[in-house]
Amino acid sequence: MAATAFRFHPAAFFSAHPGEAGAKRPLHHCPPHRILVPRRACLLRAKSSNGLPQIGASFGNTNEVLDGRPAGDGPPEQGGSTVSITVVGASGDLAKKKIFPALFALFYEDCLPEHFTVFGYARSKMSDEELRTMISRTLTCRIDKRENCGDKMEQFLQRCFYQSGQYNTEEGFAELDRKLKEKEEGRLPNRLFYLSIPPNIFVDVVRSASRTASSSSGWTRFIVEKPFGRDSESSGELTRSLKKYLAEEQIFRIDHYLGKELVENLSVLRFSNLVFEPLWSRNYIRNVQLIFSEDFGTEGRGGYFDNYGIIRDIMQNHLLQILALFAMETPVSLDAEDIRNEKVKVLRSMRQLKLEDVVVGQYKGHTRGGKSFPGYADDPTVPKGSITPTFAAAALFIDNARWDGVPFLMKAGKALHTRRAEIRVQFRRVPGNLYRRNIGTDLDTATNELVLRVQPDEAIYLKINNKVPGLGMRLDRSNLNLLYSERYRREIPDAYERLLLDAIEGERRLFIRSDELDAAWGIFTPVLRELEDKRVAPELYPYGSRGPVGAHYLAANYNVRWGDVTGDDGSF
Ligand SMILES: NC(=O)C1=CN([C@@H]2O[C@H](COP(=O)(O)OP(=O)(O)OC[C@H]3O[C@@H](n4cnc5c(N)ncnc54)[C@H](OP(=O)(O)O)[C@@H]3O)[C@@H](O)[C@H]2O)C=CC1
Ligand SMILES: O=C1O[C@H](COP(=O)(O)O)[C@@H](O)[C@H](O)[C@H]1O
Repeated sequence: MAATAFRFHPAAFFSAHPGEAGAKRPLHHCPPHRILVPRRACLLRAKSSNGLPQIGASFGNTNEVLDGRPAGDGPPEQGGSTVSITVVGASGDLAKKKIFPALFALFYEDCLPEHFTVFGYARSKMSDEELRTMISRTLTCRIDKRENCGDKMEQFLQRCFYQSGQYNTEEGFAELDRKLKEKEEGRLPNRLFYLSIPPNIFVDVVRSASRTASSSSGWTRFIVEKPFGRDSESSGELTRSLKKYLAEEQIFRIDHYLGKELVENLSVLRFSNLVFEPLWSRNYIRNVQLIFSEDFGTEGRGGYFDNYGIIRDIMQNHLLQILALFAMETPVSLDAEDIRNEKVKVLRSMRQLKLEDVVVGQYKGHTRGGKSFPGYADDPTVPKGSITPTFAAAALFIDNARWDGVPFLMKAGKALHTRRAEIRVQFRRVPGNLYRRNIGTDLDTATNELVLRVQPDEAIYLKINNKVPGLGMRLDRSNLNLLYSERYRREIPDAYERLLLDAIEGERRLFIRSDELDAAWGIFTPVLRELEDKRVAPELYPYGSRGPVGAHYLAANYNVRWGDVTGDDGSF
């Protein structure tokens, strides 16, 4: 099998960074606490991404309930356990782009158990060999001097199989079950299904797969992709339908932004640095901005997107999840339930978003440098006259003691001038600033700002005021900058790698619980309905621009300036 698309990063193999323990240690092995060893004795020592032991919750028996009995209540396993990962919708975009590459990366880093099998499942007809060829086109190796990368790909591909079948009948899944049993070879079988399919068939698949292809004695888990409904009602309906066939513990609702390195680091930054936590409230923080932009349109996904729009696609999930982590109170522990309890509390303290606090936009065609970029409405998969927003800005509020009156501004858009996701925290001005004469009349330009750049070029930087060296007294703004690519020579794992590994380990911290989802929809549903009922026309903005000017007026209503507009050096 030809292994294609190698991605080598010289100097990434060994860390020579003084700050990293064990310089000259290969960096790209799975961290010791995440290696899944298919022996029970070792499982009890395994830890998950929260750094806590996953006692009995990982690879072997679990407390999950299946068909009214504990999932691990079967006959004792012989020869250890195994995990079978079935990617439902294997022929699709997400599976090819993200899921198979992430599984390979985990295998490559020795993070997958010794005994595992990957199955692709979809309606398309394919042989095992054709699936392997399809997958091999998207696999990449991260690091240099890994002479066995091609071998590793080959070994991985040999563990990949395909089953064709319908989504709404049981025959295909029954056949899958038969093949899975063959591969499991008497080991304790654990099964993970990744639903990489359009949402209208989630329930069909869960019904058929849970009835016919659940593990007889190990755990069975389903990773469900967004969108989780379109509003409170449809989301509630989806949850109820899924729960007819699955226990909540079996449902892993994925929000891949929770798997991103900088989002993971948000809690570390907050809760393990004394300098930040005391400032983390309305007393010192003037506003918080959550910004997402892409420099490409809906190309090819217009059919899906038009039914959802940017508020549902990005704000209600990715940005709101970040907001919850940013604003929650200190959890009792790093346990999934403790963290999710705090997230739910903060989400339930949020005000429902009002129409006057929202600006919507849609990109239009634009020609630049002789090149034409199509408008959203030019996409043949988008219905004529669509008013679906591809851009939105919103001002949200948390009515609790910590955040009363602090605007949380969100901005998300497609086909903008840049690709970026970041969290900006603007602090209040220094009261009675001694240096105000040196700053000028606009004291707001001299406030501190903490930026967590989620992507690209992951970084955390803090804008401070300092004196320009010399005999005079001139102030300057500088960045205290933690740029990941300079600080760490390792390549940052893709979010899907972390999330898949967590799902295999039974770690739910980074997955959305149903009450979180209800609370999240509760904030956005009324305004989504109003936008649609009133057919609010989006402000058009040219492809590749900075988006509608309305976003600036919205921010100005709360005396806020978008931090991504002023530039990072921000000198006076
Ligand atoms: N693509 C992305 O970047 C992202 C996707 N997601 C979510 O992940 C899931 C999968 O996305 P993606 O891979 O883009 O989806 P696709 O549209 O590529 O669909 C995946 C597979 O599902 C089957 N399928 C497609 N449409 C239908 C239909 N109407 N009825 C029955 N089967 C159908 C097809 O397989 P076959 O015909 O062979 O059965 C297809 O290969 C979705 O829920 C999406 O919202 C989330 C984040 C990003
Ligand atoms: O969930 C989604 O996310 C992607 C952006 O993900 P990223 O990891 O590339 O930033 C977005 O393009 C897509 O519309 C949305 O459904």
